[in-house]
Amino acid sequence: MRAIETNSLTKRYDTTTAVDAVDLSISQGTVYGFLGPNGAGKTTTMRMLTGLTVPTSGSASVAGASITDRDRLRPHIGYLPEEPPLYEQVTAYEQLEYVAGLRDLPHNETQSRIDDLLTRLDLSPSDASTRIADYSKGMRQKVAYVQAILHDPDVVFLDEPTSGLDPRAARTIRELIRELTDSGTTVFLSTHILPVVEEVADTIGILYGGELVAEDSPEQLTKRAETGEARTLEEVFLEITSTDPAEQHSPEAVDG
Ligand SMILES: Nc1ncnc2c1ncn2[C@@H]1O[C@H](COP(=O)(O)OP(=O)(O)OP(=O)(O)O)[C@@H](O)[C@H]1O
Repeated sequence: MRAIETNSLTKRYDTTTAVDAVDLSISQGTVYGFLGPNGAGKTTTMRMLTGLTVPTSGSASVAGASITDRDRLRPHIGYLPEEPPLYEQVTAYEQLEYVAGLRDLPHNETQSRIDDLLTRLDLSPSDASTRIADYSKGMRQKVAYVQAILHDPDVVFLDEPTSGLDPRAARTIRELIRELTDSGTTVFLSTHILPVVEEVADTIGILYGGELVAEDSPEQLTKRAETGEARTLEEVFLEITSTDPAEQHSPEAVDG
């Protein structure tokens, strides 16, 4: 079974085709780095794969569950959206305990998992007992990250997970991503921070105008086809997503 499989996944809004016939086949226990310029369709893809938006056409399964079967899908997935939904009037502990309760997680185990994750992310017990309304952006991001992985999902979708984090916390997130895949979890990671993708991704997919225009390992993607010489991921990204036809790279890496 593939962790994520999509067949011609498409989403249209009136005249905009946000996601255009995307085919993905992602192995379990790997990190898939999902790149693309603003408006490329990354969030729309993630919203479809997490059951939050219904595709216009095409199909997809995540951890063996069809994305249209939300009840089956939900226990298998975690999602850290770009703007995470948190209750302002509760503390981090209360927020996370509430989410654990919704997911029927065993109390004692969950408590120690919450403590462990918050400690690793440098969120002190005193911070975790403070109302989320008084948190900085980075503190919110830490709570939202813990919320996304608390139930040990099979597939985690992370949209800009290091956004607003200080360097130490950002490094911890990268370590946690590796630990997730070591335990068999699949991570679908969307970010504009290319060094993060380059460091953690097993495969990189580049979306442009709703289409998957390149897909390969970081090593292959950055290797110049003709000479084997290495380029930076940034150079490859800019070339593939250039609006100037003279600069544009042909999308030969897809299904290649
Ligand atoms: N609810 C909506 N109604 C109409 N158009 C939408 C809607 N959601 C997204 N779009 C359009 O779909 C396209 C893809 O948007 P999406 O948010 O998926 O891009 P993105 O790759 O996540 O961008 P960013 O990197 O800026 O977050 C854009 O043209 C956007 O305007």
